[in-house]
Amino acid sequence: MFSTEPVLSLDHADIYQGSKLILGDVSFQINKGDFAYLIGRTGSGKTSLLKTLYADLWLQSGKGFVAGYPLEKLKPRDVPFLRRKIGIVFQDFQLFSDRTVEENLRFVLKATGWSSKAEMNNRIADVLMQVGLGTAQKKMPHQLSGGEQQRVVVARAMLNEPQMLIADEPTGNLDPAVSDQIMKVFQAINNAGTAVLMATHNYELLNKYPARVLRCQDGQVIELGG
Ligand SMILES: Nc1ncnc2c1ncn2[C@@H]1O[C@H](COP(=O)(O)OP(=O)(O)OP(=O)(O)O)[C@@H](O)[C@H]1O
Repeated sequence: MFSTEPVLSLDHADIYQGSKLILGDVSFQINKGDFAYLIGRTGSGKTSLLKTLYADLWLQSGKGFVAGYPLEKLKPRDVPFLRRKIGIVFQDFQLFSDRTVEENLRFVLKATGWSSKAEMNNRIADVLMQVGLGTAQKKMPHQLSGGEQQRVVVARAMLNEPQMLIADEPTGNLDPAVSDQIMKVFQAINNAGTAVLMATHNYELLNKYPARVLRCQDGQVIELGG
């Protein structure tokens, strides 16, 4: 159904925190439409790997390619453009607590170059609909549950129609029923063609929503069953 165009590829990449090698010789590819989990013990390097993909850590050796950008040749001025092509979701909901849902989303659109009020309103309505929160526009974050806030964060990550969603423990603070809702949102996003790479400790989700599994272990990334 989807082409096998890679949205992410790492080729003999070394992932460092400062001068400390965290993961060595990492090679894998994620194609448009793929869903992959990233698992591994605490401290095994999941977050460091994800940070390298959105250029919070620089790729110092090996090659990397994310949404059309070569990581090893990336210039600081490219970083905001790279990040527009990927949506990023963390465990802690980082919404502005003093702004409505709509204002939170509009802030990101303006910061990423949108100017037409009508187009911004349409896009905000679309992404909120996509995460099942079509009526939450005027609400303040504190009026929403944790799961709803996380869905707003996912909606925010989808504003610029990213090629890939990168999520670091997106269900970490949520109870199982609410984690299920987030997973269903991710699946719908994935079915619509956006690749998803999700770091998680939640093995129940892996069983319930099977997909590719990459594991960080002993300084390496291995594909399970691959
Ligand atoms: N800012 C930093 N400076 C130096 N070392 C760091 C930094 N952040 C993380 N590390 C180290 O990098 C290693 C990998 O950490 P990382 O956060 O990537 O693991 P993780 O698999 O995401 O863990 P968790 O599941 O607990 O989030 C650890 O040894 C950690 O101590």
